[in-house]
Amino acid sequence: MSKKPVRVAVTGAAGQIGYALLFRIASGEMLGKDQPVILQLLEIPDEKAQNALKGVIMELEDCAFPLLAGIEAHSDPLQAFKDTDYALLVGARPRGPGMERADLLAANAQIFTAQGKALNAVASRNVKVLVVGNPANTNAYIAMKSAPDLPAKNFTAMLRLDHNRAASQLAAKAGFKVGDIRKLTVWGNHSPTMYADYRFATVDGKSVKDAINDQTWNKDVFLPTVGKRGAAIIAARGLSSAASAANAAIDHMRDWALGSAGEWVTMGVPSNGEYGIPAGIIFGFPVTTENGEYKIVEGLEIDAFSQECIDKTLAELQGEQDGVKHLL
Ligand SMILES: NC(=O)c1ccc[n+]([C@@H]2O[C@H](COP(=O)([O-])OP(=O)(O)OC[C@H]3O[C@@H](n4cnc5c(N)ncnc54)[C@H](O)[C@@H]3O)[C@@H](O)[C@H]2O)c1
Ligand SMILES: O=C(O)C[C@H](O)C(=O)O
Repeated sequence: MSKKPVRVAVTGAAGQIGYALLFRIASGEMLGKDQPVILQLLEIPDEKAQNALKGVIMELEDCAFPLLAGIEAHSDPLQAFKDTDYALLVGARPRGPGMERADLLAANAQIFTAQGKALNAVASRNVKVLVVGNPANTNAYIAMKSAPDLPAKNFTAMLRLDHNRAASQLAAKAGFKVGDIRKLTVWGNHSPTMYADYRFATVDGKSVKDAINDQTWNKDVFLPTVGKRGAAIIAARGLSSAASAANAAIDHMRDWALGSAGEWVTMGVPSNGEYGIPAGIIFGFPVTTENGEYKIVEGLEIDAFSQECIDKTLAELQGEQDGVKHLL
């Protein structure tokens, strides 16, 4: 018997990540090749954006995806999030000329407060939320705080792009196949302060750290390369990463919904105090996933260098949180 369709809301659906994401969700790459989906798409109430969204919907129709059980276009989050089982919050206010970080935080705080409230009011009580729009951790924090009737653990931020970037850099450095790397993680904020940590990583059971054995490369090449990869893509393309960001969103949601089969993946999730991160901060952690739930990997040793890196990214997140607390 075929499965009942699930509802997947995507915001910023006419943007560049939306364009790289929707077709893959509709083809079953996110929730499985046997799971029908209804797409509930949100764009701003602006003629150009709504027209662009219509064009994307025409293209989705033209793909004749067998798993696509319905498509809706909305400009009101209360309609877009109605009964939704999954919400991918991609749409956000980009930084404009002369805009300070505090202005960006404030502009996005408004969007994510409204969207959190809308999720709280109308989404499925089990909705799984992934925030992609930047600053992703703080936007997820704002949405979570604005949705007090939903479980806080259901609000997550995307660190998977950083995780995938780190895996790819390690594979290139040591000649590994990227798919063979296990137990890699990225701690903290989706920003250049994130700490990509391969101290526990293995390939075929052997230590990646021992194979590389080069702390200078770790500190001076690997961490800055992964941390500044987003800026390097903007410099090269004139636009921020889109296909790789959409791919990471698919990976994040697929693993959360369908399980990681014991493997570590990185998700930005609300801390419960693990590793000394204050409760409620949305922080990149190593997790395993099973039966639609994630579990933070606990008990890892944090050496002095790692603690310094974790403290730095935590301080940045706490600064962002302080910058929006008067708005919550
Ligand atoms: N977390 C990550 O790893 C990661 C990676 C890449 C990009 N990003 C972020 O993702 C966001 C989207 O990137 P993009 O390249 O698709 O941008 P884009 O400008 O191409 O598209 C964003 C879309 O969101 C829409 N939008 C804006 N406010 C909205 C709202 N309140 N409700 C619904 N839609 C809204 C816009 O109209 C636009 O169509 C940006 O904030 C970007 O910085 C995050
Ligand atoms: O770096 C950015 O501003 C875009 C995005 O968050 C990325 O990591 O590619």
